[in-house]
Amino acid sequence: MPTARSEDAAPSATGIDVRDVSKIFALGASEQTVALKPLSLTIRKGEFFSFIGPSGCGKTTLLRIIAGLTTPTTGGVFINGTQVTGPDSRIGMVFQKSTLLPWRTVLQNLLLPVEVTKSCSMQEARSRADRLLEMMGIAAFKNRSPDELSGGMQQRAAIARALITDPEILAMDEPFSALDEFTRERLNDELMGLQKSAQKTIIFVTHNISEAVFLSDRIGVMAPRPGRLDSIIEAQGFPAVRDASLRKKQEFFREVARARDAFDRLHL
Ligand SMILES: Nc1ncnc2c1ncn2[C@@H]1O[C@H](COP(=O)(O)OP(=O)(O)OP(=O)(O)O)[C@@H](O)[C@H]1O
Repeated sequence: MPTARSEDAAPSATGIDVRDVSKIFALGASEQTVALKPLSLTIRKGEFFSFIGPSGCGKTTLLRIIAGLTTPTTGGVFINGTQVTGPDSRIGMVFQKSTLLPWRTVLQNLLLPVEVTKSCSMQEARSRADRLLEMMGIAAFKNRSPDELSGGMQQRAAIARALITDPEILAMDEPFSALDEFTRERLNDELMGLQKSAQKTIIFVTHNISEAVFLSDRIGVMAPRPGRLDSIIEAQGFPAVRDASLRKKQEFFREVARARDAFDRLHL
């Protein structure tokens, strides 16, 4: 079940505290949509936490609130005990579409967040960009325009761009949903490796149960009308190091079935 926290408990000194967060969108003078009923949970530092649920259950709204891009109607989000009050440099965002600017090269796209935030010198940003492009396997394309890259390569570039300011958290909104299954699985494998080596906290939104199970330490199961967090599933019996071979193992199928059961119980 979602972690309940009393309102007066101090926010966690490490990790992300989502506390009594709700969102109501006003639609004109008299209508409104309850996008999220009040919810509280704590995402641990270094954790891979996914939200899954059908369309309209508030996944994107919640991710945007955590990243400071949307203001909650009630409650607040605390990172390492400090409240998020707007777009936050501690979080790098990756969206469903790569949102790379077509008139800039791949390298220039990577450098853009540093140009805006001035978080480090351009010299340091360039050497960091080179390392990230190498790590994501697209170094040979750094001077190309984004539209010369395949969809998978564009998402690799978007991930590299999100990492350029070295945020401690990556917030990813269905980053691989437009890709074919093979490319998606390869990028899942790479993301898993990246999370372990760079020790990032990752918050991941997806519609895909297998993808969530493969990647996540915990999965928040969300339900629609009104949007809410119904339950949290913790991965059980997985090896410490997950790699592609996990997808063929009995424990993987068992965990996918357990996640499906959580949805069946919602009677959507
Ligand atoms: N800016 C907005 N103004 C009004 N209503 C909104 C806005 N953003 C989201 N909503 C509504 O809030 C609800 C939750 O939307 P949200 O995009 O968070 O769901 P989701 O689970 O991410 O859906 P999907 O999987 O289709 O992306 C929906 O009913 C949506 O129509």
